[in-house]
Amino acid sequence: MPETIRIATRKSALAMWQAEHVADALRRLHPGLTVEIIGMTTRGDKILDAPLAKVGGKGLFVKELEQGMLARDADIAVHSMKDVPVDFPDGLHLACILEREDPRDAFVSNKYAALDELPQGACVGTSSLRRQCQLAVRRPDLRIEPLRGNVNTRLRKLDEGVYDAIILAAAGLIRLEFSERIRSFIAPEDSLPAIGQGAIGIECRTDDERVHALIAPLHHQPTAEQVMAERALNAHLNGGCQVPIAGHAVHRDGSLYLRGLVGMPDGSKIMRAEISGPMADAERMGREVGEALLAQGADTVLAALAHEPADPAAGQSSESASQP
Ligand SMILES: NCc1[nH]cc(CCC(=O)O)c1CC(=O)O
Repeated sequence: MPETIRIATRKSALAMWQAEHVADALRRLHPGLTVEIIGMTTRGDKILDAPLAKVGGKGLFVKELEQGMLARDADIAVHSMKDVPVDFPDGLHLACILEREDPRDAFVSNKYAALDELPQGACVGTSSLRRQCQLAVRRPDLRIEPLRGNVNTRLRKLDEGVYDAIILAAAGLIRLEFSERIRSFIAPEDSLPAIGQGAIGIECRTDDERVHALIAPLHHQPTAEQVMAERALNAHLNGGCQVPIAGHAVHRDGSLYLRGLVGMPDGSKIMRAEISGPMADAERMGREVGEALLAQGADTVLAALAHEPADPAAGQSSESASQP
């Protein structure tokens, strides 16, 4: 009997693209291997438009995939690292991280070429608190309006003329062949990306040696170091998803350089910290940037937002809410 591996994925266009991407790579690596893709609907997909979509946070988009692997209906799950919670259920872990796509946020508009060209009071669509906060700091004059749905939906809403511009992850646009819609890339100084943005991770059963061997060649160590540092920062801040947290690491001159940020969604407060160090210290660096942000008062921001009642009008405003 030919060897088989089953991939669990959400059914959105981007999730499917990512699963196909992993499937193709596995088929190339292992001729003769049968790769099956199992599309699943997660709770996050079902309650997309419900006001209570806030409940459950990031786990909303991965839980069903994890149950599928634990029940042995699937062997691996392919995720956008941006949407993967800090902790994994017993029996599952993150086994490999693929080479990162462009991690920056992208400026998309049918009228303007860049953030700086937007006229006073222009309307920008985004439901990410992280993007909202940094936009408000940079351009307090802008009107920021909620924008939800998957990548295709958000582009359609822009085309309907509701917004002057929208902000999306460049990676999703590039993967779905919407690169030409990117008018400009927003520098990390102006919109520090989300933790894990642009990276794809593979989760599987911790004890599944067969699957580990099959997927190991897909691992990209530099990306893994960057994402590990970013996720350690998130974990140190107790990574809720209802707060504007950004974290972005790059390799520079042989070291790892990590920047982090926490702020109020309206831009009234913003704290930044950064660190450079050896790759092997990725996790410690994440914790230290987290600690530096806490020392500047990030804890009061996090506490203030934790007590804020869910705002039904804004819908789920976590990073994952913007629907991969
Ligand atoms: N928030 C949902 C989400 N999760 C991953 C991506 C894009 C791809 C990636 O970051 O790998 C997106 C879309 C977006 O934010 O525009």
